Amino acid sequence: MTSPLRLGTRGSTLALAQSQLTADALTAATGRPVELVRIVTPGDRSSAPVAQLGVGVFVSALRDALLAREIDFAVHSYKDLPTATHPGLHIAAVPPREDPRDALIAKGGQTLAELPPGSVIGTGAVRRIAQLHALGLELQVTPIRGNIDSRIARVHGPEADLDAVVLARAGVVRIGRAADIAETLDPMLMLPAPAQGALAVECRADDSDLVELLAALDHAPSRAAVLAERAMLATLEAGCSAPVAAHAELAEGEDGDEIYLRGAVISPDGVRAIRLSRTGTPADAAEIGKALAADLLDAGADTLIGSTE
Ligand SMILES: NCc1[nH]cc(CCC(=O)O)c1CC(=O)O
Repeated sequence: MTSPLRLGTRGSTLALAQSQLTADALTAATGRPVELVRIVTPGDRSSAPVAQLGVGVFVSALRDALLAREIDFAVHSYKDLPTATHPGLHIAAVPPREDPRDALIAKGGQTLAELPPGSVIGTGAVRRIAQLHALGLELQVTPIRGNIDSRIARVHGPEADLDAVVLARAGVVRIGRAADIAETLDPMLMLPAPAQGALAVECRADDSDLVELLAALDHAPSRAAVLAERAMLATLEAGCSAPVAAHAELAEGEDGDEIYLRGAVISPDGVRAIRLSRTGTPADAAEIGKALAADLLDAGADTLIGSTE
């Protein structure tokens, strides 16, 4: 009998769902048992709003537990990871990505086009706020925080006080609330956050047996898409402070696979946006992302002022 691998997880519904999904996939692929180890983070103990603490506190607590050898691996929402690599740790797998698009949850199942002018929509991310303003639908956008269930409860439930909320479709699906989605937003209207919908499976870099084992979960097209989107983000972080959005698609071209990367930098009021795209081969994913960021900066992305939430 091999002892179970210890998968460290936060206690939120989304974190538990993502961790259990990954544990089951690993056991199915390799036969190794996995046990979930609950990590209580300073963010879980604090009553301060998450937007103030930043998702970084959750990531740090899991990474500290990894480096302290209290757990063997962890599963993160990839979009919550800082773009810099962490010394001593390794992303051993990027499992098949969920749909990266954003989703609208609205009263009476209304779509964006059906929401009357003046409707109040809640969302926390400056990227979503900016793109909602850019639609010119006279929607009122209000910042909200909290976990996915509590955001959905702002629309559906006894305490409902908003007409709609915008969330990552992947998170809503993973916690089993897909039926509440009124509309999945076309990336032409709402370009997703870099790496949205993707997971990162992380372990210690020197744990070579586990690095090899976790590779069974890796999905090369998902990894390439995320690599392109985050390479773009990393380059832009150094040169601009406005909200950034990115979406990479992989398609079979005439001469093999092709990656199509779209990127946007939007002023927080939605008035100005720079949107560009690039194509290339998945093997050059990082280079495509860097080149697209350079194109965006050349087009004036650095002149769009924003906050880096
Ligand atoms: N910022 C919080 C966060 N981190 C990951 C997800 C959803 C799942 C994902 O994108 O993988 C969410 C919630 C949201 O943005 O609606």
